[in-house]
Amino acid sequence: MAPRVLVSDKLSETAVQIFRDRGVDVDFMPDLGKDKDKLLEVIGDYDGLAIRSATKVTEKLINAATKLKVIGRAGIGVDNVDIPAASRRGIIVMNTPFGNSITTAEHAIAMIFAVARQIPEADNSTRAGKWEKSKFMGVEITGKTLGLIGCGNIGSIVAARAVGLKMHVVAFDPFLSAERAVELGIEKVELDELFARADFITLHTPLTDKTRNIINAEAIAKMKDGVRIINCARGGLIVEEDLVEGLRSGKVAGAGIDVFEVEPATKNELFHMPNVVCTPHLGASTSEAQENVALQVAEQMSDYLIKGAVTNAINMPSITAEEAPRLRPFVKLAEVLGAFVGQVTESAIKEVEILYDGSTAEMNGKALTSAALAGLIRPQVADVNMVSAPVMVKERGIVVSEIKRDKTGVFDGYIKLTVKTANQTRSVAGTVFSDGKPRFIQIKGINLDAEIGQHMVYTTNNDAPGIIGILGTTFGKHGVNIANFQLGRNRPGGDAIALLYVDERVSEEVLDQVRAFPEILSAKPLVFDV
Ligand SMILES: NC(=O)c1ccc[n+]([C@@H]2O[C@H](COP(=O)([O-])OP(=O)(O)OC[C@H]3O[C@@H](n4cnc5c(N)ncnc54)[C@H](O)[C@@H]3O)[C@@H](O)[C@H]2O)c1
Ligand SMILES: O=C(O)[C@H](O)COP(=O)(O)O
Repeated sequence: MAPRVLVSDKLSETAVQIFRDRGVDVDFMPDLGKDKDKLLEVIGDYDGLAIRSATKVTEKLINAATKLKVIGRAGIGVDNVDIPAASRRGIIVMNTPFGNSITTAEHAIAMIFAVARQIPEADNSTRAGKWEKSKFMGVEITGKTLGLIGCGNIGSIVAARAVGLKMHVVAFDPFLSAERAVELGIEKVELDELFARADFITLHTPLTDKTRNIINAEAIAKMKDGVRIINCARGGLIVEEDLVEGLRSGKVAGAGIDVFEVEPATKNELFHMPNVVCTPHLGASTSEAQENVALQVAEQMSDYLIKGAVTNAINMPSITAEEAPRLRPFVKLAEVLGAFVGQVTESAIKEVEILYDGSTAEMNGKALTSAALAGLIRPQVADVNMVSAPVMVKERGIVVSEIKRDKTGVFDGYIKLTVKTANQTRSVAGTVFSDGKPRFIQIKGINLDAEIGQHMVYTTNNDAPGIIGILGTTFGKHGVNIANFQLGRNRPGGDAIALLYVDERVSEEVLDQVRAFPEILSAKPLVFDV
């Protein structure tokens, strides 16, 4: 059956056509996002949800979305999505990080001009027949210093445009490298220096615990008299009442505000201040940007729902459409290795180490690790997947490490999973043969070559004669058909293991009969999703 996607915000209808062309059923209800109750009623029917900023994807909505696999944000900010809740439920959240960057940067530049020349107020006054030529004395921006707070995708486009307008640009961004600053022709500075030097300040950071209220009374006090402040990033970066106070005192000469603490902003003190230009979160609102983000989000969501490719996910490593088919058998292998250890381990896991040898070291390690972790904790948390597994493992305080190395053995590449609990260390290794099927190649350091089936039985035993007989006769007596039987030992007379691929799950009664033999140390039924 074709996957079903709901579009609950005002996306360009380009998205609808793309979903249909890709074989995805789509319901286009651009106003549904604002009707929380109705959305809650229908969300359970959908595999995908495509949104902008109006739909609030709360934990309650996510809990009702029993089939949901992907949330696609046609735009950048995902602060309207409860990402931890989505991750816990294994739902991928993806955005379109570049589709509206130019448009938003242009809005910030437009705001700089509008504030520098008081264009909206002058427009109003002229239309009112006042001809107040002397009232609207502006400032040039040429030669002025622009302070950028946040110099990522949008900030750097603003920087390039501002340099072209002959402004001097200084930027505060802890993640901006010195080389990138040189490349952009701007100066990297600390925040206080930016406050002290900038004639115009423009914000381009996400809203985080560190950036919330970054422009408050204390920050404004450090700024130049007559500073002009632009915010086309997120409401909450500026303490609005402190800005109002700064404007009232004349410390701040003007502001251009596209985003507000409370949106939709229908009442706000800033609306009553002179030389404040306000727009209703229009940063991304151009036909070009909306076409870009709609097209991109529909392609990304369809690629995921149809082919398993992951692009621009916030909570999952990317997997390109090209690598998805090659990676798939190794994802399965990683999951099966995790599932083996998860099923035989009974005490709390403390550490997980994943070794990627040879060709597997060149693959998408993040995706493989997520798959191994999903397999590992599935025996405890049934509906975990590659999205939720890393979150759950972290929540449980399990330390995960990855090692990558060149080919060392006879296999082109293999994956080895080692898990430590308080009492013991367990390891299992596997590879994928040219038939695309995963194989166990080592368990507890004992080499073997075992095909993996849905139902298996794993025994540990003393290396003694008669084990094949014990298992074969007991299972035969109860009509359990053995498809494949693998034995291994560390040395003659030492530790030995047996791995049997059987046609159906072996009951505990039958396994108890096996366990009753003194040579058998343990016998476990295993289930694999292969
Ligand atoms: N008004 C709109 O309609 C509109 C449109 C698009 C994007 N946005 C918003 O614009 C903002 C920037 O988007 P982007 O695409 O450039 O994001 P980005 O992730 O490319 O860049 C953000 C930059 O902020 C920096 N940063 C993070 N914490 C910081 C801190 N404490 N101090 C200084 N810098 C910090 C990061 O290092 C990064 O370089 C986001 O909040 C986004 O939601 C708004
Ligand atoms: O983060 C974004 O992409 C912008 O804030 C745009 O939001 P919108 O899609 O609701 O206009």
